[in-house]
Amino acid sequence: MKIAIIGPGAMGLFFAARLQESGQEVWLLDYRPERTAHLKQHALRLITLDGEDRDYYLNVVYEAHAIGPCDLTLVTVKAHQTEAAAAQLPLLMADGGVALTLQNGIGNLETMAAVVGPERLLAGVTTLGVTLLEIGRIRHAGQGPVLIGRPPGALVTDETLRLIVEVFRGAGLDCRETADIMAAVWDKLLINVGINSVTALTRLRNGQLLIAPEAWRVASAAVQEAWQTALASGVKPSPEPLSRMRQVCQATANNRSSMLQDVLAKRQTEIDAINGQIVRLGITLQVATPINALLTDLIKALELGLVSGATNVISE
Ligand SMILES: NC(=O)C1=CN([C@@H]2O[C@H](COP(=O)(O)OP(=O)(O)OC[C@H]3O[C@@H](n4cnc5c(N)ncnc54)[C@H](OP(=O)(O)O)[C@@H]3O)[C@@H](O)[C@H]2O)C=CC1
Ligand SMILES: CC(C)(CO)C(=O)C(=O)O
Repeated sequence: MKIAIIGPGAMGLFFAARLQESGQEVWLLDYRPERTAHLKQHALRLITLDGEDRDYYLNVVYEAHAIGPCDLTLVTVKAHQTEAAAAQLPLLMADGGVALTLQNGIGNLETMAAVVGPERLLAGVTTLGVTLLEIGRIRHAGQGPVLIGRPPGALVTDETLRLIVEVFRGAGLDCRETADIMAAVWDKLLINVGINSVTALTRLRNGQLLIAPEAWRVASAAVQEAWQTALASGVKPSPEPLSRMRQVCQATANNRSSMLQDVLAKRQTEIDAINGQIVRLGITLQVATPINALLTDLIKALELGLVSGATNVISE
């Protein structure tokens, strides 16, 4: 299968390495010429779960027309980068080709559908963890399944969906087809709604949320609001989101959430696709979401200082 992957970050590099190793034709699309040159010249180093180093030479380009039409295009950029990534889809998707988002949060599918329509889109969700250590160096940090399914409006055939699942399995990944991908997307979203912004604001590691009652109270309240929003929108996530959040905090106790990592690295966060989407949906569906609104505002204010450099109004 010819596969394009938009976004040579933690996820994109990981899937590129594993899929190429399993015999697929993989092309990574970057948008930064210097990084593309580096990735072309140097092997990607993947540190496996067992601590082994593996090197991969990948096909990396920064212009979509150099790749041409593909059977499958993976979108592995951060949520605020989806619009620019989606603009490349018409060049990358063959007739009958499919695009699959493996991103966190919600809203990415809609952004992609605005460019290519919903018919040839698939959604995926994964709890595997990959850390970008530096350009071209990643660590596989946690095992987890990849669930793939047809979101509303998708007309991807059973045969194509099964073929894609098989391609991921062939790469040694625990990949499964799911009949209700939106429930799976929301299951992950509910966890991110509780953990990400609260850890980013408090700088606590995931496990520390369990021993900080004030932080846990805020995270739980955000999840309760999101749960009500999911139900009002007709989605049916798995029950007991708070006990699932507790389990994730235990299982990833020593992790810094991706949003905390973004804040520490002074990068824009995915707040708009996580708590921000709960607020937007809450307005439409008339569900009160004051805690999510507050968390979104606080993270946006934090980002303003970090990303634009609007700090240091008061100098020492
Ligand atoms: N890492 C993980 O363990 C997991 C991540 N996810 C989700 O997967 C998504 C990707 O995460 P992750 O890989 O960690 O993120 P990264 O920031 O590591 O990777 C995204 C990459 O895409 C690049 N990019 C941005 N815009 C474009 C574009 N227009 N064309 C080509 N490349 C582009 C970015 O460049 P630049 O460096 O310039 O920003 C960056 O290299 C997120 O939604 C995340 O929440 C889900 C589960 C696990
Ligand atoms: C599951 C969790 C919270 C793990 O850190 C995550 O998905 C993230 O950090 O974005």
